[in-house]
Amino acid sequence: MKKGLENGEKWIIVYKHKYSAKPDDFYSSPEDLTVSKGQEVEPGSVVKYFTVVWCKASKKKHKKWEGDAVLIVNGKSLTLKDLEGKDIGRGTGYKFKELEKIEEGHTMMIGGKEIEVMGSISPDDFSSGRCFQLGGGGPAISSSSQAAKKCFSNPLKSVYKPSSKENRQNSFQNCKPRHDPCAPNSLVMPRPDKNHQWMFNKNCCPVVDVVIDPHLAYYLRPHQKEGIIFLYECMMGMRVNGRCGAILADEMGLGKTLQCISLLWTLQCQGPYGGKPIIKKTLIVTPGSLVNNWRREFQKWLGSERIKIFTVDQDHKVEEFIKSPLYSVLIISYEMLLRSLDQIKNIKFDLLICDEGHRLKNSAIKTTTALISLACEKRIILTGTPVQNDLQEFFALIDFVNPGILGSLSSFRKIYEEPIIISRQPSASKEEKELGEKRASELVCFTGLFFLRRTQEVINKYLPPKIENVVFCRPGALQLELYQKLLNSQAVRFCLQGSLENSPHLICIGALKKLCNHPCLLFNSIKEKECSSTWDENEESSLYEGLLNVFPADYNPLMFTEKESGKLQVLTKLLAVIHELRPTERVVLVSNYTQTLNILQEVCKRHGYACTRLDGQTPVSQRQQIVDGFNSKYSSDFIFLLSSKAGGVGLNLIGGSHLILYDIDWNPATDIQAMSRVWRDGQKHPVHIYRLLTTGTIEEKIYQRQISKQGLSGAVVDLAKTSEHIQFSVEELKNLFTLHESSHCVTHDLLDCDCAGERDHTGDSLEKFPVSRNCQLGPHHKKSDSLKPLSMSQLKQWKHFSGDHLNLKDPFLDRIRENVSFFFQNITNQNTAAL
Ligand SMILES: Nc1ncnc2c1ncn2[C@@H]1O[C@H](COP(=O)(O)OP(=O)(O)OP(=O)(O)O)[C@@H](O)[C@H]1O
Ligand SMILES: [Mg+2]
Repeated sequence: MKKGLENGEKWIIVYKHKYSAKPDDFYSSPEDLTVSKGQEVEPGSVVKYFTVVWCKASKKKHKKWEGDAVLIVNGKSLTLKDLEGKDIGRGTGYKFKELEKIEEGHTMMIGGKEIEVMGSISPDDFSSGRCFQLGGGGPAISSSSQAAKKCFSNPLKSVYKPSSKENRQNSFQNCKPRHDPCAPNSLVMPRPDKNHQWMFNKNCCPVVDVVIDPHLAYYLRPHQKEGIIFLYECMMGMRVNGRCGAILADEMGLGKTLQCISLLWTLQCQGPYGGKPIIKKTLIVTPGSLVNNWRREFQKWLGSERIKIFTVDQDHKVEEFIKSPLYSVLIISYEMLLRSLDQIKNIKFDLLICDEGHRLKNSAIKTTTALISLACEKRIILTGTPVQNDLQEFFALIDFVNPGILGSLSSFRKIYEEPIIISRQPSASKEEKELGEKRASELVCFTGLFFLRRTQEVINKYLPPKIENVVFCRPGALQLELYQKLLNSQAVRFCLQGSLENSPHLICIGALKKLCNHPCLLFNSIKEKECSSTWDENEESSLYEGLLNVFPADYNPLMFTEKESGKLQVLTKLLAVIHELRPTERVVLVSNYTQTLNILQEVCKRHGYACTRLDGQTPVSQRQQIVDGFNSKYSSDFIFLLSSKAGGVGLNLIGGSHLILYDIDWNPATDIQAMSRVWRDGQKHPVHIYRLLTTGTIEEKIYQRQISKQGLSGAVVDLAKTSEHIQFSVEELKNLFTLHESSHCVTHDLLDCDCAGERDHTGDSLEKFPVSRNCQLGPHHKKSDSLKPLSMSQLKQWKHFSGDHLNLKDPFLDRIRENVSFFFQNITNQNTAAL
């Protein structure tokens, strides 16, 4: 439909000019290109595609075309699809001869509509979606997306307005680059091309090199330099014309903060046209626990003189930021943002950065709607969590940074999600597979213009070695007796009969996990229950029946001993050997439970280890101080007690080089998050990670689930997933509620390994990293992803040995072997520094 150009459409035409011949050419094509099951290709016939215009059938001489469409000619059948992907007409029984004649200018009737053919489309252009731009010429963005209509944006307009003569003169005075672009190691941003200049440099200011402050460039890693160029191009609308959004999804610890700080500092001081800055004010929204981390990073990289940043907390309100002209950056938590939304809306921000922005994947939540309501067009989402596992969530993030660019959600689902998902099903036909792959590849190609993800590998060479250990600890005698009793309880039997209403299985699982951590935790629960008024009324009491008799008559939970818990025994020995062999190094000790942290804290006290603690109850305002204290070389703390749920994301705990995961979570992402707190840039020592599991118990089962197909499938790498979201079959529960007393390591038994755990063994017959994939976007991101949980076959490749192994070279493992039935060990970066 060749309509007159309206505001929102101009840029589409320009875009086509610019990218006309490249694969990135692809633009949002909201047209439905799904080959649905009901529309299979007629055998032996050639399928042809045409762009057409259509209107309702009428006898009028001068037709008023109502829209663009795509005509699919398959044998004797015709299908007409509108640009939203819906079938709008079908016809069968046409004569071959008539269909053979179809060419430009040809008119015909389909299902009450008259059409005129505008041109033909190659099958390739049809399956990729490119045809719709070329042929349609209409809105490349769904007309239903209001945001899309508004989105013609001038990336420079916010600050740079050299409209008057005076202005222009001022800007010309400043037309030298701020830093020397020819200096060795200088990092110069790409110059805007002719098109960009034509669009955004109407006043013909001299084009000036934008050069990253050498003070920053000196420290930047190569991947960070690339990342900054990427962000710069996105923000300037140089990658997708007129679009200023980006998603930086680098894996954890790659320095997304520094990349943003470098970008922000550059845009705030410089610009390509006459040197005029691109932005004035920036809003950074981040989880509460990271507000001060951002402040620290600004201070670390830019000092306190160059830039004035304002962090919002109880004592520092947004009003203060508004009143003072000093500050150019506002850092606020997501929670505070909601509370101060009205004021924030009134401030003109030129750049919006959303840290840990995967939370915006749900467009229905308040935070997302609040942020969408901000007028700022330059938007960056930072996330270390994979976001391509669920295409709808992926869509929400893309739509947040570049509103409407993928069309409406409904058309996105039709064009991409449906064919991609259909193509992954085992029953998919060859055509469906091809179409799904093509769509996935087009989507990756297009979104790749403003979506960047690098994996940990790019930084590995700067990091010290990492020695990961999975340690299977023998349960104590009291633990075993209690465990058996719990499994024989009425409540567990009830679950195994399939009566899962009221989730009694969750209570049973909870009790077993507590017992694995320490019997005194179970004791406390029983006592608590006994005192409560609901005793005798529910499953929990039937679970605890008779258990108190197993404890010694004078059992005092406050006087708990280490030998009552296999893991605690291992832990204390481990702490002692670290303290002895590495007196200057420190330990991060992680648990998911506050009560367990209390026990661990008590253990520290008993042994005279100084410790600090961060859990859900730690006020947000104190968190950074605690982290900084621990990371400081002057810290006297030997141990950092961390609740992984409370403090997992984003924290840097490089002061510690030993990390012990005391318990295991259903969601591998929680554990992976915790583990990557210490192995990150700035770490000076080899990193030792110990994951403690109680042999033969539910902890092993949870671990197996983490690394099995079941655990790997679906979007498990999602911190929001908890055990309540997991569905168990009765079969699975039977397995969970079984104790394997005689095995050294049930996990090893399951690996089908022939080594019997008697010697060093590294499986070698397996192909390297046969990772099963989560990413819905198919083969284009096949690189190994260190965020992804380990798989069973990868674990088999780890070095492994039983606790009886005579010649343990690792002095740490050697010290704990007495209480350990089995070890798995893997070393990454063995050669980057001496162990
Ligand atoms: N080029 C560099 N040289 C030295 N240290 C660096 C460099 N880049 C980043 N760092 C440090 O690495 C640590 C990790 O960086 P940062 O917190 O930005 O990671 P991230 O990508 O945001 O990870 P996460 O997803 O976990 O939040 C920080 O302490 C940071 O100061
Ligand atoms: Mg971060």
